[in-house]
Amino acid sequence: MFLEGYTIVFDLDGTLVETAPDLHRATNEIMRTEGLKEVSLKNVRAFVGQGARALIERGAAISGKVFKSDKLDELTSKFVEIYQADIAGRSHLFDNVETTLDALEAAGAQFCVCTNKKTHLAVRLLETLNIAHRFKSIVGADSAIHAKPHQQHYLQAVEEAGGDPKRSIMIGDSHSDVGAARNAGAPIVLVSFGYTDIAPIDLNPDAIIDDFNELPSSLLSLLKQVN
Ligand SMILES: O=C(O)COP(=O)(O)O
Ligand SMILES: [Mg+2]
Repeated sequence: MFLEGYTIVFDLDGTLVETAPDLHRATNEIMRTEGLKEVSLKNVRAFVGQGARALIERGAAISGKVFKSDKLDELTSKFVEIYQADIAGRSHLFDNVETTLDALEAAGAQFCVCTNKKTHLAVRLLETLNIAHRFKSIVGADSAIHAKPHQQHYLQAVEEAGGDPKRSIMIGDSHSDVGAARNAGAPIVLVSFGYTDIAPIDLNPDAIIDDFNELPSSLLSLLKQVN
């Protein structure tokens, strides 16, 4: 039971769930209605991680377009409507997520989600994928006072799960996740298959995994180093 009393904090997009195809579809519906260039899937994968507003802003920047704040608010609401209408159309859990949660739970861990998605979208996505019940808390950016990379978002997710921040570990894919964990004084493991415009190795995480089935042994060696 090497994870007894530990809370594992998961990022959502690009870490637990491959959401890029559905985010790509919604992004390009917005780009088309605004007469802007379509954004490639590769770019969407690089732009996810700081919420829908940032995704639209970065997508529009490819066409040299800068929206005013009010317009960005309006487009973000439209994006959310389009996205949530078919939230898991093409999205799916990454390989071995469920069996890994089983293994970590058997080792004593509990789980929560800390995402820069809006909370209601995160809950809806995880419910649609029949996995929401495995997380003690699901905290989106709009439920936090300060979103990732601020530690407040991370600490809120741990607290709402009834966990102890000193016995918590973040699993993520981007600089927001590394920032939130580091600011909270928690270890951070990055997945190599997620959404980031900076290579995982350059984000200096404590460990990198290429597949979820590597996570239990990665956490075991990480905790040996820390303790
Ligand atoms: O950018 C988003 O919408 C959310 O991204 P995250 O789940 O990786 O925090
Ligand atoms: Mg992510």
